[in-house]
Amino acid sequence: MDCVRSLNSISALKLRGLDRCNTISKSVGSNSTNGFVELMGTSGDAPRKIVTGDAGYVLEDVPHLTDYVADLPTYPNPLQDNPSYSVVKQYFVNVDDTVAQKIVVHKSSPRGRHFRRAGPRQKVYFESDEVHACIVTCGGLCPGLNTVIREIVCGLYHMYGVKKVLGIDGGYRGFYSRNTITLTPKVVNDIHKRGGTVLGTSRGGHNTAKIVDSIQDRGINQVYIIGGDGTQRGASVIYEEIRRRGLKVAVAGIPKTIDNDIPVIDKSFGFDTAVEEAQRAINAAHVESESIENGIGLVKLMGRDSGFIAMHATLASRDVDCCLIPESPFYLEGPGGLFEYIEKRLKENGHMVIVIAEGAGQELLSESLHSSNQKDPSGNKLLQDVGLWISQRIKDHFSRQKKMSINLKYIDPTYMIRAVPSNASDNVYCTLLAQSAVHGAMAGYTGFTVAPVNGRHSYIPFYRIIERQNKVVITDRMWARLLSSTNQPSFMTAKDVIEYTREEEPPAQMSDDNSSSDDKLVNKETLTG
Ligand SMILES: Nc1ncnc2c1ncn2[C@@H]1O[C@H](COP(=O)(O)OP(=O)(O)OP(=O)(O)O)[C@@H](O)[C@H]1O
Ligand SMILES: O=P(O)(O)OC[C@H]1O[C@](O)(CO)[C@@H](O)[C@@H]1O
Ligand SMILES: [Mg+2]
Repeated sequence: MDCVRSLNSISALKLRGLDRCNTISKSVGSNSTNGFVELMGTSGDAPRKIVTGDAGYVLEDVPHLTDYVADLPTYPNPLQDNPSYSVVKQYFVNVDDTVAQKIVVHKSSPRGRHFRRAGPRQKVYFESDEVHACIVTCGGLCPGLNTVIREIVCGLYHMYGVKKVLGIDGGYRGFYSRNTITLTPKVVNDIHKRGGTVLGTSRGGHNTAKIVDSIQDRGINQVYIIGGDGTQRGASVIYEEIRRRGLKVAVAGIPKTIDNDIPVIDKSFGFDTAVEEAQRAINAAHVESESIENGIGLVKLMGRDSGFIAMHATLASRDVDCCLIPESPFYLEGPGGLFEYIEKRLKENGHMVIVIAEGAGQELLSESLHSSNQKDPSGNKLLQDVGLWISQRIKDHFSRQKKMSINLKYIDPTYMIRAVPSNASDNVYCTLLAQSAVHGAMAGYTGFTVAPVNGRHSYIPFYRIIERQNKVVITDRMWARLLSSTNQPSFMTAKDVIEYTREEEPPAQMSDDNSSSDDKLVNKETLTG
């Protein structure tokens, strides 16, 4: 019997219990206070709501306020009387709709992991004048932050008639150390045309108890948290504390990071804008290098642990001869090394362009420079400047060798790329994200991150987002495409590839090979369920 087909929604699960559903036993205990089983994580982390059905179907559901607050009343969704939306046939999302994580399947493939589809529900758990929302932005800048802020405010006002929205000033610490900013559609009207975040941002300063005290004291009942992997970790513990205190407060995460290092989701907002903006720097490097004998244009792009911007900017440009990313180790000297390749390329073409992600080659740097082990206030390792270092190493090599004199121009556009406003397609993407977050919170869902999975906006439980980082898979077709476009050496022996394949967990998205280990996990879990 397929649980999900036979039971309408989680409310139905509550009514009928989970007796006919398989549940996945990752648990050390369960909570059945409201008549349905919830699985606890292994180390006090958020409870997991996992439902299985026929043919290996797994729904990794998100929490709902009714999971821990009793007798919550519901209200008709005000959108049904909204002239802009009432004309849409089937505007409301069916409560049973879920989105498949894996869409490339074989005849015998299990149906695999699913997430709850995002969108407006027929019934909501907040009255318009009861809602007191707040928005906070944390971590590094990213194109589109202001668009998301604008669209949350406008979505709450125009779709749900909500009039009380606060901006938290300066990231998580702003909850307890700064004044708030009143946000109205008028205040946010033009902000999407500006880069940065009108709310300010910060790293560090996550004091869960103080943040939740502030939420409680101010009477806030919807919290919209925009930020990267660290921010979503912070959002997860805020949700857990809110739940522990039994508050009717919905916590919604909106994933932000130009590094695109958040797993499961198709891609993060601002990423397209960053790749587009990087083209300007690569073009400049190309123009500079081809205008001078043995010219080398070297561009450093962001990407602390994940080289997505560098990879996509390289593929888009076609002027790049070598792309170096954190996921693909490289070496400088000897046969098959970078210096040999540079010499070959300059002899063939007279110029070349190198793109390097800021996290690439850090192990080489720490061999030759003193590794500092410094961290930023959030605990992220502070990187040494690989662009400056590699520029110097290339210059030293060719001047020592005396065979060839080179002209190297180093361009570091990193902060310029992040500080621009989002482009048109990111603006549309940010709008959908913001609206999906608002629909989810109004419908009483909580403890979720909203994002597209295979093009469909979904509510994804925090634990799935924060368990690992999304990285470029260098045994995937996309990286092979890059290697064939640049003609650079792979810097890897067959033995390295075997070892890499053994160690790495390929991500499910932005990869060209969907045979992700996530699916193996689902199969394993389904078997244990
Ligand atoms: N494990 C954690 N628990 C609670 N809060 C956290 C945790 N990790 C990070 N945070 C908080 O989240 C905020 C942002 O984290 P961080 O600086 O790592 O940026 P991020 O959200 O990962 O964005 P990006 O790395 O893309 O700039 C900080 O205020 C930090 O204190
Ligand atoms: O703003 P900061 O603290 O200099 O951080 C820079 C980091 O932020 C990121 O842009 C991620 O947001 C990374 O690519 C980069 O390493
Ligand atoms: Mg981060």
